[in-house]
Amino acid sequence: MKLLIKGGRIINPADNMDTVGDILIEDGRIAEIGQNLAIDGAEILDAAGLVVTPGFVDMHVHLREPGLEAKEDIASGTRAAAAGGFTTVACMPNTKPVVDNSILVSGLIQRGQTEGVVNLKIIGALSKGLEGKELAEIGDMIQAGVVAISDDGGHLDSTRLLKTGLEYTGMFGRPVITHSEDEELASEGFMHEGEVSAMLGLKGRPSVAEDIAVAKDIMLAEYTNSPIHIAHVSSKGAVELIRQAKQRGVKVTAEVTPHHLTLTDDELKTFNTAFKVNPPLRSADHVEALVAGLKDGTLDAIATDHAPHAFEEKDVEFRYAPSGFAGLETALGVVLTGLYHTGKLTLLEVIEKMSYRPAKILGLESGVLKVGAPADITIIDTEYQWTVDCIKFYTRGKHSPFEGRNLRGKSLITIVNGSIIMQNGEVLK
Ligand SMILES: NC(=O)N[C@@H](CC(=O)O)C(=O)O
Repeated sequence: MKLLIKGGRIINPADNMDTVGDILIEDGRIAEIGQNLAIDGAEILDAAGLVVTPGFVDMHVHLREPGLEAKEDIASGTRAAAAGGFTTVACMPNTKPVVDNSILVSGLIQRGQTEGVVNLKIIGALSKGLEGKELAEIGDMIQAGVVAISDDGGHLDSTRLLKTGLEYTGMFGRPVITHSEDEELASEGFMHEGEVSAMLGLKGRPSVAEDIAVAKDIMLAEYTNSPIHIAHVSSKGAVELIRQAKQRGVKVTAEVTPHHLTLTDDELKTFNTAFKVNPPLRSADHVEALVAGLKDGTLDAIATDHAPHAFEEKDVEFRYAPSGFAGLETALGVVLTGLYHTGKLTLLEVIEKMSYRPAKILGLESGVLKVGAPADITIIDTEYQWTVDCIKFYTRGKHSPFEGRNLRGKSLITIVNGSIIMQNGEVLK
C-alpha cells in the first residue's frame, strides 16, 4: 500500500526542516521525501495549506486499564489520542492493580495491539503497588518492554528507594519519571497556595513542595548519574532548579502540560472541579517561568497528563472531586492558541516539544520524518477555529478546563504506521 502526502508544509524538528513538499509512505514506513513526487498507484492525500509533522508523542497519559475502565480504557484513550494528533502515548501505572510486574506489562502491550489505534507504550511502577516501600520488578518490566519507570500520582518520598530505583533503572538506560511534590507539604491541599486559596479558604499545595521534591530528586539523579525525567513541572522554582542541573550536566529532562502553560489559579474562583489537578494550576508568575523554561529548552517536552475520571466522580463538591481531567483532544489547540498564535513559541518549537523531544526521552524511533522511519505522521491546520465541547470527546473523561473555549489550530489527519486512522476529527477504526 502506497500513500502520497502532497504539497504540505513539512516541519521536521530533528533537522530543522521547514519546506513545502511531498512524503511517500510505503509498507508503514516513510519511503521518500521530496518535491513533486509522482508515484503510480499511490493513494494521494492533498495537504496543500496544511502542516505535515512527525506524529505527536504524549509521554504522560493515564489510560486507567486495568481496573478503572469506567474512567477510560485503551480503546477509548487511544482513540482520544488519535483525535488529538498523537500517534504514540505512554501510559502511567497507577491502575488497579498497579502495573508493577512483567505479566501485566506484557498483557497491556498485547491489549495495545488489539484494542489500541495508536502506538501504546507502557511505563512501569518504581515501587510495588506504588506503596513506596519495596522496588517493583523493574528489570523484568524493562525486559518486557516498558519505556520508563514511575510512581506518578504521588511523590516517592523514600530517598533510599528512589536512589536504588535510579541506580537500577539507569543501568538499562531508561529514565525514572518523578511526580515531584513533597507529600507532607502538599497532600492535604486542594489548589495552589497563594492569594486565591486564602480568599477561597481552601488549603493549598505550596509551590515550595514541588521545589523541595525536585531539588531532592535531581540530587539523587546527579549522585547516581542516572537519567531522571520530571513530570508536569508547574513551579518557577522547579524550572530554575532544572535549568541549573542541566548546566551542571545532570541527566535531567522535564515536561510541562498545556494547562500549566496557559491557565492560572484564578480559574478556581468558580469552584469548578474541571480545574482541579495535581500539581495545581499556579499564579501568573509561575506560568511565565514555565513558558520561558519551555522556550529556552529547560523544559524539553509538552505532555498532557491526560487523567480522565468518570463524570459522576468529578461532578461533586470541589474538595471531594478527584484531581485530573482529559487532555489529549485539546492539547494541540491549546498550545497553538496560547503559545504559537501569541508569538511565544515558533511552530517548529511546538512540534519539537510534542514529537521529537518526548520520543527521544523515551528512546523511540518515531518523532522524526526521515526515510525508513515509521510513518507516524500528523497533519495539522494551524488556523482551524473550533470550540471545545467535552461531550464530543472520544475519551470517557468529559471534564476539561478548556470546555467552551474557542481554539485556533487542530490536527486534521493522524497516520499511524502508514494507515490513516483519523480524518477531519473522526477516528476511522
Ligand atoms: N494529575 C492528576 O491530577 N491526576 C492523576 C494522578 C496525579 O498525578 O496526581 C490521575 O491519575 O488522576
